[in-house]
Amino acid sequence: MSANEALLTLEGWYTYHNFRTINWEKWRAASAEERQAALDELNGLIQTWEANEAENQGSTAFYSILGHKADLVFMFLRPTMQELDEIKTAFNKTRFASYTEAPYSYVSVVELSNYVHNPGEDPKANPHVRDRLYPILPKWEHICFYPMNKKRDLQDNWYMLSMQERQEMMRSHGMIGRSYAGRVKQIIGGSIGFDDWEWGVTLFANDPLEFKHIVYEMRFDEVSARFGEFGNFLVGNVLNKETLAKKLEV
Ligand code: VOV
Repeated sequence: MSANEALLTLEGWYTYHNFRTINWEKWRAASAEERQAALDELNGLIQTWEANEAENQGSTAFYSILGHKADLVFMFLRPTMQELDEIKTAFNKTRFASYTEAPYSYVSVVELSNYVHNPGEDPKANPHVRDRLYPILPKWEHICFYPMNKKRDLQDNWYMLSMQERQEMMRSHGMIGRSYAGRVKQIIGGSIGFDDWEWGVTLFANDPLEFKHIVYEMRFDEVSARFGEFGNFLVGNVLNKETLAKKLEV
């Protein structure tokens, strides 16, 4: 094995998942005028996110999260970390934020690992590559998010495998992934140095069973079976301004 077989990675937009729980007791106790003012202010912010996406300067999606880990997730992609920080601060200053808690967040950067590439080509000049580095979030019916690592045990250490071994396993992974084309869209966020895990995986599908099927199928594939370590899974249903307002009716 050569001493430096670190992989070249390509990075695109920075990503921030802002998970929120709603303090329903506090929200219910607020006056109807206060709730309306909070909603109007939140809608104003959503309009700025929509304008940003229309100008291709980022992308935003928000979902209603199932289970007790969170009630909502706002997912942001932006060209710089500064913009993500401004978004966080602007959200936290809203009235609506004061009726919520923040149980979890995740920071990463959209990443393509260059395992499968055409030698001699400038990957960032390739429109397919650009579409994947700077993706517009699809707003499909469902989202699934989970963080993951590749194992670093003495027996099974991903980072001590040769480039060829890793390439072969990633080729097999890519082939399984491609069999879900049009049904599952994945955004892989690289988070080494940014957050607690090595990657944040965000999947979108119109049928939530696709998440169960793809994750299960990948567990049998060597790269996930031997090396995949996973954090909490969160799953949700798409929201827009209208359905968010409906969810917040009391
Ligand atoms: C829609 C499904 C889908 C498709 C098409 C797909 C394809 C591909 C390709 C071709 C490549 C390599 C080149 C690149 O493009 O980066 C990757 C890379 C990666 N993947 Fe993937 N993946 C999918 C889906 C998919 C899922 C469901 C998971 C979670 C794994 C699981 O067990 O739960 C995952 C993870 C990753 C990761 C963490 C990486 C980076 C690994 C590294 O070591 O750098 N991925 N992936």
